Amino acid sequence: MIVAIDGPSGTGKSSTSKAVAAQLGLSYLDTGAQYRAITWWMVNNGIDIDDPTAIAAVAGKPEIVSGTDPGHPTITVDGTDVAGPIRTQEVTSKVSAVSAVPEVRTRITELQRSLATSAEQGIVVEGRDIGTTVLPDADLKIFLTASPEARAARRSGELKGADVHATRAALIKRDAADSSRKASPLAKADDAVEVDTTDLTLAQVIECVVTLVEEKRAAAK
Ligand SMILES: Nc1ncnc2c1ncn2[C@@H]1O[C@H](COP(=O)(O)OP(=O)(O)OP(=O)(O)O)[C@@H](O)[C@H]1O
Ligand SMILES: Nc1ccn([C@H]2C[C@H](O)[C@@H](COP(=O)(O)O)O2)c(=O)n1
Repeated sequence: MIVAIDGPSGTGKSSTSKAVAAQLGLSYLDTGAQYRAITWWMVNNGIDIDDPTAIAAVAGKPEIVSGTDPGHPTITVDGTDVAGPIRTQEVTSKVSAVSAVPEVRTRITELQRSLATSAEQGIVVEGRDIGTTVLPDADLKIFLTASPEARAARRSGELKGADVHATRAALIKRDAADSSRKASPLAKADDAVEVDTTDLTLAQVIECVVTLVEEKRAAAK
C-alpha cells in the first residue's frame, strides 16, 4: 500500500501522514525534510542560493538519509542529525529556490522512490509532487487543502508569538514559488482525492484518510 499525500504548506500533511502511518503500521516519509536537508547543506557550504548552476554542480554531494518510522522520523546529512536545523527561518526562506533546481529534484526523487519500493509494509509519502511525479502509480492519492487564514493560524500557533499576517504572506509566497517552478511543481494529480481541512480538526482529517486507505485495501482483496 503506497499512499501519496500532497498539498500546500500548513494543510496538515505531516501531522496527518505520521498519524495515519502509525495507525495502519506503514512507514512514513517526509519529502519536504529531504529538500530542507539539501538546502541546509547548501547554506552550510556557502553555495550561492541564487545561482542554480552552482546548486546543480554540487547537488550529488551530500548524503541524505531519512528514517521512516512514523513514531520517530529522522533525517541526517553526511551523518549529522539535522532535524532541528532544517526548520530554521533561514532554511525555510531558501528551500523553494533550491528545490526548483532540476538536478536537485532528480537526486531527491531517486531517494524517495528507493525508500518507497523498499518499504515492506507499505508507506505514506507526503510532499508536493508525490502523486504527480514521484509515485504516479500510488494506490491512493490525497491532496490536502485549507484556506490561507486557517493555515496561517495553525503555523502561528506553532511558532509562538509569530505575527499571523506575516506568516500568511510567507506561506502564500512559498506556495506560489512551489506551484510555478518548471520542474515538478506543487500540483494535484488528476486521480487524487481532495480533502479541504479548513473546518476539520486534525483528528477528523486522520479519520477521513484512514477510512480512504481501508476502503482501498478492501477493494484490492
Ligand atoms: N486539521 C487541523 N486543524 C488544526 N490544526 C491542524 C490541522 N492539521 C494540522 N494542524 C496543525 O497545523 C500545523 C501544520 O501542520 P503540518 O506541519 O502537518 O502541515 P504540513 O502541510 O505538513 O506543512 P508543511 O508543508 O509546511 O510542512 C501543525 O501545528 C499541526 O498540528
Ligand atoms: N515533494 C516535495 C516536498 C517539498 N518540496 C519543497 C517545497 C517546500 O516549500 C519545501 C519544504 O517542504 P515542507 O517541509 O514545508 O513540507 O520543500 C518539494 O519541492 N517537493
